[in-house]
Amino acid sequence: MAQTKFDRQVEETAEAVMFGIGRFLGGRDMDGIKRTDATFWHPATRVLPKVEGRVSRSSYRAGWQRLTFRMTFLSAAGSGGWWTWENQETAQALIEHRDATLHTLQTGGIGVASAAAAGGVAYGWLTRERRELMREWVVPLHQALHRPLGYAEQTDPRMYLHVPKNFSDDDAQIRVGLPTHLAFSRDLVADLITQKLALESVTFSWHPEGRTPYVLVKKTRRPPKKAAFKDPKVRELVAKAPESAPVIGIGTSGRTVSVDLDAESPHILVNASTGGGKSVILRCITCQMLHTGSHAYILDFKRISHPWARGIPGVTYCADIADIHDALIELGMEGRRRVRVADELGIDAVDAIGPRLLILFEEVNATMRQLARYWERIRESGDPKVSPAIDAFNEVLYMGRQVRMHVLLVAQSATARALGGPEVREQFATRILARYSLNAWRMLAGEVTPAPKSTKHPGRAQVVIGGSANETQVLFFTDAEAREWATTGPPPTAKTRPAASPQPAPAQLQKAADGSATATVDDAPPTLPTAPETAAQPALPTAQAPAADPAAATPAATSPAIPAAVDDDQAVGLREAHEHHLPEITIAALRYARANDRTFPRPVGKRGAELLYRVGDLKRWARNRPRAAVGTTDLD
Ligand SMILES: Nc1ncnc2c1ncn2[C@@H]1O[C@H](COP(=O)(O)OP(=O)(O)OP(=O)(O)O)[C@@H](O)[C@H]1O
Repeated sequence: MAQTKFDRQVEETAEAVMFGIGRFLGGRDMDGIKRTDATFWHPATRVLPKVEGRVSRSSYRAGWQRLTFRMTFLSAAGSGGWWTWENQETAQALIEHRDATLHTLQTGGIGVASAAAAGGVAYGWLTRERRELMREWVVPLHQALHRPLGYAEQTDPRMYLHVPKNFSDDDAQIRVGLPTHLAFSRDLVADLITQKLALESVTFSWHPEGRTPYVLVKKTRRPPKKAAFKDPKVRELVAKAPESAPVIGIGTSGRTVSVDLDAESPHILVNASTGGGKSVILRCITCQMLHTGSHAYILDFKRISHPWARGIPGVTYCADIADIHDALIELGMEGRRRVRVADELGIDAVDAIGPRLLILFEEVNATMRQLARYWERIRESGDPKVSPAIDAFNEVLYMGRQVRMHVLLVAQSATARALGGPEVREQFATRILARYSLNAWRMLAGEVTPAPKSTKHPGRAQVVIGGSANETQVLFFTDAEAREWATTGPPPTAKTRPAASPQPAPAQLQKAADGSATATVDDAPPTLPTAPETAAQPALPTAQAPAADPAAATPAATSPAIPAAVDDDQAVGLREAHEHHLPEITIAALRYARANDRTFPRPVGKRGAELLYRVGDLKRWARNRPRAAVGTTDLD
């Protein structure tokens, strides 16, 4: 008997229902398309060939997992229906009092929406690192790997690429799931993984056996976990380092990482987010340079970054913005003098050029802003618009290695704008980056791609020199060790202006017979500050450098100190200093500082038993003290 149309429809529907129930219970996709290699007991590892379109994450789950989810959902829906049936009266009352119900739902809705929004923001914040990991590393790796491994492009990368968040850490392991057919080139896959994850010195251990083959990637030759100066081997390494090449740290396979300031890069830029080890890096480089006889200018607007260096012979510590301004102008002049000497006597006339000068410029972003504002405040009509201190700084950067002046610049974010233009940034051929963001890497070391992933390992940095990045464990000096090392080298030598210098200094601070400071002219050689903190340091190459406050020695340094220059040269006892010049500091505090603060000025004379101090020296000491500065010219 022939089937009627109705019979056929019934049959087809029954068949569809049967298949539907089968797929439901089997945990399959309900449309019947098999998209992944998931089975009832095992989750999927890959998308099947020829599958088109997006594959949802649920398609990767094992059948039993999907069945559990479906049953739970059905029971929840069933319970809701059951409750409504059981509580018909309540439901009816809710419908009858529609307005009140709606009002309650609205109020509740706002609460729920706010909670959801707050939850969403918190979730977004907590998962931002994971999202960045996916976007910057895992997805690009998948795009490179899926074809060589024979996986469909739609395969969810998380299903076979197990890349931990801190995959560049020393003990991190990366696991890549492999296809069971093993028909791929190991060399190619290894190469792609190394390149796409910017890995250095890793080993691959292949596990082809069984139904879930995989490869494990681990770091092998990594820098040491620590490189403490107290370790005798490290100390020996530092002691052997050439004068022009302080050791920065230890790289992979125990390689010494250093930068030759004469041969490679006269200036160094250090970029790290807070807590990234900037102070430790600077301490390491500065104390080594002091050890070998360099002089250092520490321009520390934060005031407290390098307590270990205060009062060390050869160190000029400027914490007050007026002093930073003056110091930069002096350094500009010193640079010009050195260029002239190098020009006349040749760059080998090291003695005539003068000792190596390290200019440690802390927190460049904030300091540059403050220098500009300070100049805005003190500039008079007819003065240039741009701060002469910033000009002088840029000038020093461009002077090159022959003048033996080296800038060590520190920034949390060394944007071109903060430094005064991209070309200024180019002067730093060596860049040390620690705890950096991808943006910072692209900005500062864009020539090295892909960017190695930043690690949170304390003291671990990337030292980028000449277009290649070297993972380095930075040497760790404690404050006491840095101080000890800085002060135990050859003593900073006093150099004198070379006799052959054809021109006497066209301008220099002259002392009139009455002792007052007079004319300074452009291009003057420096009378480097014999400020409180440099009292023990010999003046740099210059003639009759009197113990003058730098503020008084520089033409553009129209700082507030200048009108008081005559006053500043007076010699006074501590009581008089307190009464007339530093009323904010008690006499007891002055006495305490004299006894305990190694940066307290040296006396310049005696009246009976009373020691006398130069007023300018006392004021400068007060401005640059680590604690809240008295008479500070800070602008905030
Ligand atoms: N090379 C290193 N070896 C061992 N530990 C280190 C090293 N560098 C930094 N650290 C650790 O990290 C801490 C923070 O370092 P540091 O004070 O230099 O960071 P910073 O970038 O100057 O911080 P901030 O921006 O807050 O001034 C140190 O106290 C130290 O414990």
